[in-house]
Amino acid sequence: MADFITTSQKPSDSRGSSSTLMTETLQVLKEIVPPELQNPRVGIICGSGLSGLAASLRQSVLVQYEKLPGFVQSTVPGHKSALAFGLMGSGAGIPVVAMLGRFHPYEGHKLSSVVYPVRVMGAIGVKDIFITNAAGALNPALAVGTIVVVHDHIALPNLTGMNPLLGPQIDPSFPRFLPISDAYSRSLRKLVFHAAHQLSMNRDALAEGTYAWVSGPTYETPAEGRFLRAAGADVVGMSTVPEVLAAREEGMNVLVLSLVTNAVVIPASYKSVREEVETEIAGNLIEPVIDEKVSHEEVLALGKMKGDLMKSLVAKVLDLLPPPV
Ligand SMILES: O=P(O)(O)O[C@H]1O[C@H](CO)[C@@H](O)[C@H]1O
Ligand SMILES: Nc1nc2[nH]cnc2c(=O)[nH]1
Repeated sequence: MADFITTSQKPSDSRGSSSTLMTETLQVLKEIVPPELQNPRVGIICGSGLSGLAASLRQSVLVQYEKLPGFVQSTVPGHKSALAFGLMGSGAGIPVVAMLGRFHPYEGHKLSSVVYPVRVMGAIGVKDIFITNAAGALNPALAVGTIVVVHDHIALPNLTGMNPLLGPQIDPSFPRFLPISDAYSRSLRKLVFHAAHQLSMNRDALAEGTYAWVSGPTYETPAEGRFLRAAGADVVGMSTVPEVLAAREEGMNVLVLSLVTNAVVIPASYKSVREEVETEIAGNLIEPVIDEKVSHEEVLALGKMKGDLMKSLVAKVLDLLPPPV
């Protein structure tokens, strides 16, 4: 069994993963987590309302974030603040580590803190990372409840200076200019569709699409929704992309599953107030404008409703993973 303290020491940098900090984090994990679970192959990040994903972990050990140097607290309802180590999948199972609760920049966390758990996953030997999230549908063909296998992203924050990889190189062996045209592993994406087939999932329950990352915490205006849709995004959310970039830099294979929890309200055109007033003045009936609003409660409710499906899908993908090389 490899000692994870030795696997990935990072030099000091401005993103918070100084070698001292990482050594301290790994030391705490070594003290709490039994040796057979210390080097998980798979990392899972549970999105809003999806922490139940880890309920099927066997021999599980929870490590509260407050015990881990470098970890902040998750402050969003539907997110816990603990790492779960255990075995998942059928048979002997595969050792996994799951983040029950993630960090978002809108909570006030620095990007280096947001991705620190992914750095830790890299340091303990995680090869494949499964990142889940709750997202709003921009593509009208995506019904609420659909699970979207993400194959690409649009990250306006990355393009405008909010990229977690900004700053001195965290490890001299990492590329300075990371190509991310292949960020979303094709073979893992294919495994999800094989898994769905084996679970006899309805064809419409699973789709493919592009995730737009926005900073939040506001949801989109109709014009922003139209803009992101026109740019080619299918779903939108406030997380995931920083984790994807850090995971790719760490050399992990990335799978992202977005649960569509709501439709982003994007009416095809703006309903003119002038026309409405003129209609009123003319004494004619007006069609009421329905003011639909998304809420985090709705997002969490959907997570609860579809949590078991997401769990079965992830467990089946774990079963289908090829043996490590
Ligand atoms: O992306 P996750 O963490 O799943 O949560 C999504 O749901 C929250 C908004 O309801 C935002 O945090 C958004 O990013
Ligand atoms: N930005 C954004 N994030 C979400 N997370 C869940 N639903 C949504 C949404 O509609 N917009």
